[in-house]
This record gives sequence, C-alpha cells and structure tokens, in this order.
Amino acid sequence: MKKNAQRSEMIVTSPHRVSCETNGASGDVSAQAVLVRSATKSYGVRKNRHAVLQELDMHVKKGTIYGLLGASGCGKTTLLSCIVGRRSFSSGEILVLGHKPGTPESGVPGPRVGYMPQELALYGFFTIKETLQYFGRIYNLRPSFVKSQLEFLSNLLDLPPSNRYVRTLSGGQQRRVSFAVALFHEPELLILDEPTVGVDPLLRRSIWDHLIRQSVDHGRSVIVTTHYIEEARQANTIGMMRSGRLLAEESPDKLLAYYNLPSLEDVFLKLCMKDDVENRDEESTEIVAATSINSSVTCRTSRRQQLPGSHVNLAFEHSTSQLDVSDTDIIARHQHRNSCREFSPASTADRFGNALLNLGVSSTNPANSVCETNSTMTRSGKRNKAHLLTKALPSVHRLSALIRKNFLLTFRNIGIFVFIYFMPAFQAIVFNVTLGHEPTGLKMAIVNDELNPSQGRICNYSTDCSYSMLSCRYLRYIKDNVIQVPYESVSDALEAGRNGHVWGVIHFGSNFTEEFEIRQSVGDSANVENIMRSQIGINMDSTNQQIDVFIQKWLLEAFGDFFKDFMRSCQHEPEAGYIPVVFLDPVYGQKDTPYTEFMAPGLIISIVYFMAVSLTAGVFINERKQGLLDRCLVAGVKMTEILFGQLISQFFVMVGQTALVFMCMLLVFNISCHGNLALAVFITFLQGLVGMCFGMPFYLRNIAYAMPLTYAIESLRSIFSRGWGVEKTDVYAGILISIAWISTLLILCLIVIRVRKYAS
Ligand SMILES: Nc1ncnc2c1ncn2[C@@H]1O[C@H](COP(=O)(O)OP(=O)(O)OP(=O)(O)O)[C@@H](O)[C@H]1O
Repeated sequence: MKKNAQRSEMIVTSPHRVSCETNGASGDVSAQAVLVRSATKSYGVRKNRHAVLQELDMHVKKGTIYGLLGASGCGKTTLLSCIVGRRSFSSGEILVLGHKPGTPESGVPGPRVGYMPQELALYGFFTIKETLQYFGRIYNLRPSFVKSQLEFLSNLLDLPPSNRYVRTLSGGQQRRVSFAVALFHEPELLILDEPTVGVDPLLRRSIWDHLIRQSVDHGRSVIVTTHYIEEARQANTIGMMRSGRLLAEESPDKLLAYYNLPSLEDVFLKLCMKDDVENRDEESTEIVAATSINSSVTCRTSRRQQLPGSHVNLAFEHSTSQLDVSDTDIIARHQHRNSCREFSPASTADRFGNALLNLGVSSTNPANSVCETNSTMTRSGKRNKAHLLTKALPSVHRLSALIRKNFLLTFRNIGIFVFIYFMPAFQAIVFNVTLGHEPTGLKMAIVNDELNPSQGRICNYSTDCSYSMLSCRYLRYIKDNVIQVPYESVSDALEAGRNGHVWGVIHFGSNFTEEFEIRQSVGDSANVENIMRSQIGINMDSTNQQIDVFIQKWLLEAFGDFFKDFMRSCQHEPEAGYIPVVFLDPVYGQKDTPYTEFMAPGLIISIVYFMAVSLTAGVFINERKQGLLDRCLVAGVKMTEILFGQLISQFFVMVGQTALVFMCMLLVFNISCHGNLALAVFITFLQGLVGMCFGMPFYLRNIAYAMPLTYAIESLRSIFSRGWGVEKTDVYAGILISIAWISTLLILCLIVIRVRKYAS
C-alpha cells in the first residue's frame, strides 16, 4: 500500500517523470526489452467471456533470455501475441523495445522482432531457400545477406538441403525451418513459441547455445516458451505462469536457491501448490469481506497486496519503483510526446547496427532521450508526418514479395493451377453440354377419349382434308422432347402427375374431331358446349417454371403447325381461322433464341464472380489457419499490402479464367455476341473484382438491382443479345454498380483494418 501511495504521489507531482526528469529511470526502462504491467486479457462476450491473463506483470531485460513456462492453456501464446502486436490486452500496459507495439515508431510488428509461432506457418510449396528468400524480400534484406544467413542457419540447425520443398520435410525439420525464419534477419527481439518441440536433444542443445550466443554476443533479447522445464535453466530469467498469472519471475539459480530444491520442475510444483492454498485463502477472505457491511473497500485489494510474496520476483519491486507505466503516466507522456522522448532505446543502433544496415529499416534514434527544442519539434513533426505517410503506403518490396509468392504457389501446385484456370472453362462446358440445351425426355400423359377401346385404342389419322381423328393428327406435331404416355382416364393421368411421373396431362374429349368441325363451320355462332368440347384440355405441373414454359410453348407451336397443315390440305390459306396474333421477326436475337444464349451472360459472370470469391476467401482462410497470416503481419506486412497483393495476383488469374470461359462459350459452343466483345470482357472483369472484394477478409426489387450481380448480368445480356453499347442505361448501369461495389467493399475493408488497428 505504501509503495502504491508513493507511486501515486510521483504520478501526480511529476507526470512526465519518466521521460524528462529522471533519466535514471529512463535508462532503466531502456534496459527492458519487454515490459508488461497489470495486463488482463479476456476472450468471448457476455456469458462466454473468460479471462486468460489476469493482472500479469512481466519484465524482459534487453540482452537476456526469458523462458516462459506454463501448462497448456495457461495463456503463453496469448501473451506472446500481445507482445508482437497481433493482439491487445483488455487492460494493462505494454512496452516492447521502448514503445507500444503497433505504433508506427515501434517497429513492432516489423523487422525488430522475430516470431516463431506455434503453428508451422510455412508455405509447403516453397523450398527452404525460397522460404528464406521470401521473408528476405519482406524484410528488404540484401540477397548476399540472405545467402550467407541461409548457409549459416543450415549448418547451425542442421537443415536439409535448401532445395527441398518444405512440405516434404519431417515435422521436426519443418520446425527448424520455422525457427530459421524467425532468426535469420537478426531481430532485436526473438519471440519463440515452443521452438524445441519435436527436436532431438542434441539439436535442442545447439538451439539453446545459439540463443545464448545471440543474447550474450549480440545483445539480443529472447522470449521462449517451452514445455521442457529443465531446458529453461539456461535462460537468464524464467517466468512461471499459471492460469494467466506469473507465479514467479526470477533467474533459475535464485529460484532454486530460494526454495532449496534440486530442479525447476520441483519449484514449479511447489509454486503451484502454494498458489492453490493462497487461492483458497483468498476465496475465504473474499467471502468474509463480502459479508461484512463495512468491508466493501477492503475486498477489492489486489491479489499481490493481499498475498505478499505470492509473486516471487526479487527484482520486480526494484524495477517498478523506478518505472511507472500506469494509466495516468501514460496519458501524461502522450501529452508531452512532442516535447520529450520517452523510454529511449539507448544503444540499440550501436548494438544492432549491422543487422539494421541489412534490414533497410530506420531504427529509433538513441539520442532522443533528451528533451527537444520547439524548432526541433516542428521539424520532427513534419518528418514524422512524412514518415507516417510513407508508412501508410504499400511498400514496393513487400508487395512484390507477396505477389511473387502468390504466383509461385499457384503455379507450383498443379492441382490448384488446373482448378483455378480450368474450372471456369469446365463449368462452362458442363453447362453447355448438359443444362444449356432445351430439356428433353419430358413425359406428358395423353388421355385421348376419341380412341375406341374396342379397336385397341389405335391412333389412326388421315393427312388430307378430312375431319378424322384430329387429336392424333395434332399429337404428331408435338416436339420429340416430349414423350407421350397414353393413359385411359383423366383421373389416372392426374394421379401420375401428382406422383411426379409426368409433367402434365393432355386430354381430348370423345367427340373432339366432330366438335372441332362444327366449331370451324359455324364460326362466330359456336355455343359454349361446342367450344368446351372442341378444346384440348391441358393440366400442367407448374412447379418448374422453365419446364412449364417450354412445354406450353411446344404445345402451342404444335397446334399452330397442325392447324396450318390442315388448312393447307383443305386448300385454304394456312393462317385463315388461326388466332390473329403473330410474332414477327424479333427486334433482337432470333425467333427461337437458344436457351444457352439466354443463360450465357449470367453463367459467365457467375463463374468468374464465384471463382473470385471462393479463391480469395480460400487464400485468406488458409493462410490464417496455418499461422502464415500472423507470421507475415508480425514481420511487418500490412493488411492493405496483403489485400493489394491478392488483388493484383488474382487479377491475372481472372484474365486467364475469363479468356478461357469466353473462348469456350463463343468459339466452341457458338454462342453469339452481337455487341462489343471488349465491353463484355470489361464487365466480366469488374464482376470478378467485386467477387474478390467479397471474398476479402459482409433488400425487394430496387435493392436487388443494386446487388453486385443483378445489373451486371443484364448489361452483359444487352451486349451479347442486343449488341448495345455503353451509351445504353442497361449497360452503363451495370458498369457503375460494379464500380460502386468495388469501391465500397475496398473502402470497408480499409476501414475495418484501420478500426482493428486502432482498437488494438
Ligand atoms: N481466439 C480465442 N478465443 C477464445 N479463447 C481463446 C482464443 N485463443 C486462445 N483461447 C483460450 O485461451 C486460453 C489460453 O490459450 P493460449 O493459446 O494462450 O495457451 P498456451 O498457454 O499458449 O497453451 P499451449 O501451451 O497449449 O499452446 C485457452 O483456454 C484457449 O482455449
């Protein structure tokens, strides 16, 4: 309590103590690679919210190895991901290499940190050499440096030949490659999540030797998690973690001496048992406190205050007395940011000069620990703005590395290559061969009461001008696509229709021919009974609109052909007496526009659109699942760069897909495009882009028109069938709506990235 009171006093009286007034403290802070204070982290919302980190403090001195130990699920990975800037604490403070991770000046995520996640996070279709070259490009390293590091790390980690594909390596070999990726750009801070899993004891030893050399000879800081407690003995400090808290943070030797135990395993066990007892004590204290009316304040005291010594950190109190990163102080430091620099990472440039020269990154100026004059402030403000602007733009070397990687992965994996390029064309072929044609084999029940059962219901008819068995004469004109199935009664036929055996029922009355003759002869004076009896009754199964429309059309056409043939045989004008509605030459298209031609625009757009959605989404989901996205982001790649890299690579894929689909439709299946082909291709591209935007990384007639596909399909159809150009509303509306979708989705994407960045 006393210590806290002292700290508050300092905060109130000297808000920018750390940055200006106490250089000693500043110097001390700059000696820390990672500082975490009162960190909490929870996952989930409402009922499902659970705390993973609880009031956690952590101190990693520069140039030391910090072994983070703890059972599975105690929150180690969560803590590391917050340190590398991939996640943020729910509350608490963190400084990594003197800055808050994620801030532009911190360089974290970025080349100052090397991260080996628990997942392999490697591209299986890359060789070992290509893997390092890829990250070399991301970090903008010189090829000569990458080459020398490849040789060095291959020897150190006993890597297989560098031309071996990662996917062909054993699990242990893959982990070593993953380790090499984290090491090879010589970062100031190495964060390794279980690097020695699946590695034999000899190699494990050489990995630890290397880590020790890195810290002792080069002053690099290392945080390493491991399940092998005893190997952490080689660390300078170990943090023993349990249920989101550090039970101890001290050098292994001191811990062993303090507890007078032979192994760290025993120390950890003892601490866990002690923690259990203290938890029980604390629970009972809280119950007592909660039942006391006047004790509401006391029951809020923190675990550390209630249980002195529960966090065994002999250096902790000393360091926190000099360093204060409480909220008030942080706010105060922000207020004074322009006048004073905080937490100077002194000597960083000296220590890591060689690596930084290779990295091509600007390290924080060590001279910044002194307060700057106003003029320097203004200059540095402008410089900072320019620097931030440059940082906001996608970097050429990272973008080119990402694009190169996307292409290499596409062309390497023959299965994916064939799928990506030929799937759209294959879909177009399947459509044209199967779905694109008029439907065939459609069964219709025929109930013809004109047939005489005693004569075996034989359907005879004449082809001259005689009124004989006209029902049979009519049926002859129905297209072969319809299979005529005779039924004896209307009820049987309707039952077959209900059971889905036929698409409909055609019924002729017993005196159909006679009644038809009477109707023809009396003309206008035909009575209702005569009209009813001379009609052909049709009941359709109209559940399938397409089939319904086709059958109706064919039956009407058949009647037209039958009637004209009959009139011709009677030496009458064929059209005389037929319904006075005539379909003349169509304005656009043919009289019998093939179904394929009608469907083609929608199909082309749908194929390109959905391929783009699924491929883009697939790449993101896959990379996230394998930890590749995290590794790239920790390496300093920005989400916008990943998006643009994907857009650019996907664009070239789309060019190939569109070319193949168009060739298939226009050249192989002779679907005609009466308009400007370039315009049709352009709209298809735009739709592909909309699909890509939808794939990344979230209404009614008028609203439906604003949907990405609706108007674009109309536009494409207008170009194909009507030959219209961009001057027509139907065409330019499709283009405008597509462009609007592309812009909106891209902007949303950027906003989400920004919000996430600032939220963390
Ligand atoms: N994104 C998430 N959403 C919800 N819970 C999560 C998430 N990530 C981790 N957790 C939970 O947080 C807890 C700590 O997980 P974390 O991965 O940090 O543990 P760990 O100590 O690294 O375990 P291990 O040694 O097995 O890797 C676990 O209970 C885990 O289920």
